Amino acid sequence: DCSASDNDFTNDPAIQTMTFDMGYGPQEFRAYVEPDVSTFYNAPPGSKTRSKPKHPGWAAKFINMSNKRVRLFWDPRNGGPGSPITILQPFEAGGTASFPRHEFYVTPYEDEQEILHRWSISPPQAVYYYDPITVPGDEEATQTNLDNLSVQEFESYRRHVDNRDFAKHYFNFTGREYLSMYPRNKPSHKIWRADYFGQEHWVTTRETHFVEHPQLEELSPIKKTEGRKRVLRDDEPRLLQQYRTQEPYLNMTLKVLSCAPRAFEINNFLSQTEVDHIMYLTTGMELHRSTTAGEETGTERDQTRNTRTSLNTWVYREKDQIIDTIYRRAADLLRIDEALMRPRSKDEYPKMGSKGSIAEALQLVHYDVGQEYTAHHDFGYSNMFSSPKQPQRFATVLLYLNEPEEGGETEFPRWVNAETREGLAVEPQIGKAVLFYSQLGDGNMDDWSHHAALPVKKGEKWLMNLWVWDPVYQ
Ligand SMILES: O=C(O)CCC(=O)C(=O)O
Ligand SMILES: [Fe+2]
Repeated sequence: DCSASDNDFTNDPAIQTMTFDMGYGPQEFRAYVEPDVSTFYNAPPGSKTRSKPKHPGWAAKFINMSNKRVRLFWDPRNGGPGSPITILQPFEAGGTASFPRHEFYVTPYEDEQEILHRWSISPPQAVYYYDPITVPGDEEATQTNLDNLSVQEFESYRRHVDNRDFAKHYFNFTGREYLSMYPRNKPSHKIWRADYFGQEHWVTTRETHFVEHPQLEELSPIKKTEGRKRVLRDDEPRLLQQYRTQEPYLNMTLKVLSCAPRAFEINNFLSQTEVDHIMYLTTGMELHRSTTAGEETGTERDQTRNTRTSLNTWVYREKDQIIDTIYRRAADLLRIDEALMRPRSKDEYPKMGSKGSIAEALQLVHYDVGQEYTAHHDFGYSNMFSSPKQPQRFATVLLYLNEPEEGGETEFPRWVNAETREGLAVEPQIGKAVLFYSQLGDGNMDDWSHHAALPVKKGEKWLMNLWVWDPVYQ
């Protein structure tokens, strides 16, 4: 069980003990505190200054502390109508990535014209509360509101008051807003350390790294019901291992690109054969294209491709042995048991409360010239009461399938550094993977994991997302 026990949480210098009191006596919380930026350069403490990112974006989370459903709108402030963001259920939350001075408001579910509350986004605040129960300075009115709640509603409200209280302590201690709902467990899956730029973690994987394409007859879909039968013991051959390199292992190097957010690059994670296979599966493209980056702008290629492409196509792990192998390799990379990334038998991880994979299917994304994906978070905001474990996206593995001629970088506009106000732009390289975490080691969501796909300026871009959830996928 590597994923539950392999978190070197206790030695992580970014994790510190916060003591606080919410009226129940002193309590401890192991909080993520962003280290001094100097340490990201292995430089003496205090010798470097953190640059203020040029990108002004910020998370915006809205918590409905009422027993009524409300509608959340963004106000474009151009005289036009508000644009609906989401519906906030009683005592639940939602949000989006936003910018300073942007305005949001909530209305009753039944009446979109009546504005109940309005906010202007003002970083570093990221969490905004709609609380019609507590009337500041009026205990009597507050008491009347509380009296009108059912026992269950009162309990939900009380938990939100605690959450808001905790968030204050957390902000004072860490300088960050708490974007989960207190209490939330810390991630149960491993987070690689990212102590300084260029730090490397070396991981070997025994899973096949395909350098030659199997015959199509050798590939077949895998049954989702096989569960434990899919375990490959150490003394068993890997899948279709006759198509691997001479080497019995593949060495994968995770290199730290960014310490906050934690982002890593892994060159040659996918082989050219595997990239070709994915393109064949998802776009109907010919196998064994003899193309390299740069010489592939001919019309022939355009014909072989476009027919079956769409903006996003999902490829399941069970599609065939090559895709299954890519998941097994990704599991090794993340130091998460591959069993967690597929449907499990009853006796595998019985305590997890879920038999489902924590990984999503691979999502293929295609960008044409001018297309982009503006800065966003991969995590969302969990419902506190309908899903108490607060499952959320945890790690993203980006797999680059080609190289646009110009543009198309993945950008982390808010990475912490001491050199530039510009974002960190990662260039797509065929077969390269980028891993980053949307969660911090203390169970908070990482606002700094904000990222964008910059516009493709010339050529096109093909990429796959592999999303892994914590603690379960919901
Ligand atoms: O295309 C990229 O580089 C990033 C894609 C992304 O962030 C997403 O699809 O969520
Ligand atoms: Fe994303």
